[in-house]
Amino acid sequence: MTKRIGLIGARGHVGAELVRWLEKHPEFELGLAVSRSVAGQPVCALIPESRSHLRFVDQKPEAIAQSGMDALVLAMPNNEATAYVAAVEALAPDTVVLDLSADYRFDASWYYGLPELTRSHASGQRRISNPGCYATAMQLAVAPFKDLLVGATQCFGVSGYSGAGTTPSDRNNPEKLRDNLMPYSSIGHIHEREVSAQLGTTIEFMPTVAGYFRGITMTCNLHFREPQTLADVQARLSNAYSNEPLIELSDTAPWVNRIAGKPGGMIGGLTISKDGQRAVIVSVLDNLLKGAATQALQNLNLAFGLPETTGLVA
Ligand SMILES: NC(=O)C1=CN([C@@H]2O[C@H](COP(=O)(O)OP(=O)(O)OC[C@H]3O[C@@H](n4cnc5c(N)ncnc54)[C@H](OP(=O)(O)O)[C@@H]3O)[C@@H](O)[C@H]2O)C=CC1
Ligand SMILES: CC(=O)N[C@@H](CCC(=O)OP(=O)(O)O)C(=O)O
Repeated sequence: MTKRIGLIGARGHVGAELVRWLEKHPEFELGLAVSRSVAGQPVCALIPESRSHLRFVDQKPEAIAQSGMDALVLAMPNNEATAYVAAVEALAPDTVVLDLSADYRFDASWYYGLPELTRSHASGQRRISNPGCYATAMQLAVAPFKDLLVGATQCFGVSGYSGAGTTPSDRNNPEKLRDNLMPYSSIGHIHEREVSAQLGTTIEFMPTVAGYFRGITMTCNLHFREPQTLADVQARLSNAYSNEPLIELSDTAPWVNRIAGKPGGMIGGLTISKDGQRAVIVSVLDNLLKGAATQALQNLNLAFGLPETTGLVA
């Protein structure tokens, strides 16, 4: 039976992507679209790709919890999720909850859903924390090598400005970003902590936002305990991902404009130093998709026992 999905924060950048991708999903349908600022307006008026007859509604957590949805997706800024989670726990605890913010990424009682790396624990999970966008790009690139690493791994990330959401700021202001780059949070970004915790290795992450809309390029600088050959590190990458339907490997460094609008990521451009103790690898993904909405759908597919890529690949 079709699963009904309720979206809170449905008019935001990620919420709108989820509305679009739910349209193409054969087993899920949008059942509730919550937004305070556009309540009353038809979903299809704001999101033209949508054929939904729903209107956005402004509802309190208790009403949302009792709306009969099979899953609720929280697509709000950080520090807003707890009231919704508490209402679900109290009123409809069997509902699947997927949170896109950072609020539960460090909570061991929630499943951290980066399917390519964590799907062995996905079965039966009802509380799912979706990884950060940069954090997904870093982990996909670094994870295959984590037992080889010594010292810190440096990751330099460049994001399109949709990563900064819709609340106006310098970081999503196309005028201020024109012919410009804005480095920020060069030490202590939350995704630095997220990836260090998930991979059990020290990550030094330096983000920058650029003047285009969507997509992340992550360049990762790895230091190895023992010298490696290019063939060995390439084999690790290929063992990790050659059977992954949403990950494409490339010999050359992947370009972000080739992944924009696509549900998966690309990893490539693997180069190694002459002494074999340093390698650089590049990953790209669409922050709104593999960094958020399509990764959320992978996780929801697994939560409902569907093939993981249902609705994501032709
Ligand atoms: N943008 C990205 O690339 C990525 C974002 N994320 C995470 O996903 C979440 C959503 O991001 P994004 O779509 O960019 O954000 P947006 O700013 O584009 O949208 C946020 C949405 O949440 C609603 N909202 C804001 N505050 C509240 C509140 N207190 N109560 C209820 N609803 C609220 C908004 O307003 P309204 O009620 O008016 O509709 C809006 O619909 C964030 O946690 C973000 O960190 C994760 C990975 C990538
Ligand atoms: C360009 C830009 O500002 N990007 C956002 C990434 C948002 C995101 O994915 O983060 P959470 O889900 O962890 O909040 C940032 O650096 O905060």
